Amino acid sequence: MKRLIIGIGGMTNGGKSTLSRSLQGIVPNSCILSQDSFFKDDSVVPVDSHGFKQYDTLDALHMDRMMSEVRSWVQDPQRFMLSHGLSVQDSSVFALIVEGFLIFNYGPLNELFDKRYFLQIPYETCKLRRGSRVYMPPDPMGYFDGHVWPMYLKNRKEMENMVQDLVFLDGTQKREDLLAAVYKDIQQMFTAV
Ligand SMILES: Nc1ncnc2c1ncn2[C@@H]1O[C@H](COP(=O)(O)OP(=O)(O)OP(=O)(O)O)[C@@H](O)[C@H]1O
Ligand SMILES: NC(=O)c1ccc[n+]([C@@H]2O[C@H](CO)[C@@H](O)[C@H]2O)c1
Repeated sequence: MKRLIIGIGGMTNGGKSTLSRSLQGIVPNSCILSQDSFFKDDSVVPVDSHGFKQYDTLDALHMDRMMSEVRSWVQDPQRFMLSHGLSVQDSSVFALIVEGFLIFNYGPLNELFDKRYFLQIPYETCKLRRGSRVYMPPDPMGYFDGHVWPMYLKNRKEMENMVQDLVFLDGTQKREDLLAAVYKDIQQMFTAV
């Protein structure tokens, strides 16, 4: 049995969840693991000198728990899918789509990817899209420029020092064009097995 682990990383609001969900819809025996499901409880996330909660860092995430889930999939993809309520088709290839804003910054996870995509969008687009979303807890006033964007720049620099083979995607492209490009790429990996 062949197992493929696809990383859909990228900036906040780059379109990771959207692309991952579309991919899962057309890639047989695939399932999604979202880094956002592993945020620590608000009560343990520290605050900086401006009063901003430090969410945009690996320290705010239960990466140990996320790794356990990945390992559980690697051990038995079929059992993993069935236990998550997903149906399994007759195929020798299984795919895990891991999506999140800091998936390539965490070494033990980064080393497991067969393919790494990074969705990027300009500052203005990012700020606009983020402003139309409601997080839990909601972003306080000034959070984007005071925490989210500076942390993105820091995390990105760190990622680029660690990871070489990223495929950058323009997150302002049409959803269907992004899906088609990634699907084509992935299909080649499936047929190469
Ligand atoms: N290709 C696209 N073109 C225009 N808008 C898009 C595109 N993809 C996603 N969006 C929109 O951008 C917003 C963010 O998308 P999505 O939730 O997929 O991003 P994300 O990277 O998972 O965000 P985050 O992880 O920060 O929550 C949503 O409102 C979504 O509808
Ligand atoms: N999901 C959460 O618990 C949560 C809480 C507060 C902020 N966020 C934001 O999610 C983004 C990553 O998708 C980061 O930019 C966080 O600020 C998430």
